[in-house]
Amino acid sequence: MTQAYLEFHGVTKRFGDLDVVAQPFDIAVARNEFVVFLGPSGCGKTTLMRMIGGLDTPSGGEISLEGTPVGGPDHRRGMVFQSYSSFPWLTVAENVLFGMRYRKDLTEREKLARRDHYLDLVGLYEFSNAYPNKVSGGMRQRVAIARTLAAGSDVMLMDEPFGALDAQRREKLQVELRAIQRRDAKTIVFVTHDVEEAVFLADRVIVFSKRPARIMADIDITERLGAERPLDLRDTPEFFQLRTAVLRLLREAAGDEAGDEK
Ligand SMILES: Nc1ncnc2c1ncn2[C@@H]1O[C@H](COP(=O)(O)OP(=O)(O)OP(=O)(O)O)[C@@H](O)[C@H]1O
Repeated sequence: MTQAYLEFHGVTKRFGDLDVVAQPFDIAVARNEFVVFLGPSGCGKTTLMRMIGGLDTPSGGEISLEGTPVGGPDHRRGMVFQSYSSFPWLTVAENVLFGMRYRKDLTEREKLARRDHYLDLVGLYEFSNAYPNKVSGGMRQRVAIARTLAAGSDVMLMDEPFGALDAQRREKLQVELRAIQRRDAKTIVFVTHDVEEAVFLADRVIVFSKRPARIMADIDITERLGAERPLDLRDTPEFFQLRTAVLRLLREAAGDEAGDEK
């Protein structure tokens, strides 16, 4: 067993008298692991992500990174959230460049090359000089993705980052994200409602019940599918079987309210 890198120790969360988690959470994420959180709408996934990112605090217990409790947001943790807003006073290209301000290991020239590479990857290169509030919501989301990937933080927290993308772009970014995670040894925690996306990307899928959340299942995907994820993996019987099994678990997790999963 690899040593834990990102850890939840007995974490609980309440908003007033609303319990987000049913029992204290203990979750250990290894360095370089790609973990996907799946669960019914409103079960608390975004709240868990915000707590990892230091944007919210647990009511009890502790979240730690490399043995140090998580404080406020810091550049070791890059974040893409559903409601992510870019800096409106910076152009699309400047937003991506801004994400690399802590990368002292890169020259200016390397930063510019990374900026252009990731803008191209998300299909925004030609909008480099546009201001974020002049482009669509889906495009703003892509600015956030490009910025986070270019920044290359050790830990990436991604809350439905591909939700507003068309199917083709989404597929391309899934393949790229998995490749980046493998090549650059990133630790990624990712939330999605899309079971196929979860199984394709994850080393491990954690399925939560509806709120108050319990951990319903913790599935080792890499053990079953291997670590390499070429696009045609989706056409294999192994992938199909696993996807079906996870979908069933998610339906179970949602109980009677199984209306929102895909
Ligand atoms: N700041 C807050 N104050 C009070 N209640 C909150 C707050 N933030 C979240 N909640 C509640 O906590 C619960 C969990 O919300 P959260 O957004 O974490 O769920 P989620 O699993 O991410 O949902 P979705 O899949 O729809 O994005 C919900 O019932 C929500 O209304």
